[in-house]
Amino acid sequence: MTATATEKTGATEHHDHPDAAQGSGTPDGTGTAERAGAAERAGTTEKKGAGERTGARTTEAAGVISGARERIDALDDRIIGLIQERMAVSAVIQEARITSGGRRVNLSREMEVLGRYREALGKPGTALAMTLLELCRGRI
Ligand SMILES: C=C(O[C@@H]1C=C(C(=O)O)C=C[C@H]1O)C(=O)O
Repeated sequence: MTATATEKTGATEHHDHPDAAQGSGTPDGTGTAERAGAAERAGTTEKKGAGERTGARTTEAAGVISGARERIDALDDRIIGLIQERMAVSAVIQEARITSGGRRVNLSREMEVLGRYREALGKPGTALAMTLLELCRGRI
């Protein structure tokens, strides 16, 4: 007999509830979160299946998703590192300006930064740049 998508990923089929397709329903009616919570309280562990972890319905899709998620985690680590580096460089500029008698914030420069992000990423780019500026110089 060939394995079904359910057998391959641990997902349960033929349920209308979205969670049901990800292995949260059992014949005794105990949900995954409920069982995981009970396992947590009991100090025992309960491992999620690939289908539940990824939302995939086949092992092939689960493999693609897991691999791509590893790449995303690595990218996020680099992005966070770059943001921290940006904060440090921005602090050097702000300190130099404040020490020289100037102000921490330079709005015309911030407009330039916002414009660069908007140009590259569209409207959400502006929101992203606002968050970066807030991280780098605090709220104004
Ligand atoms: C870093 C500077 O100082 C502040 C911080 C900015 C930033 O983090 O990009 C931009 C403008 C200033 O409000 C700067 O003037 O270049």
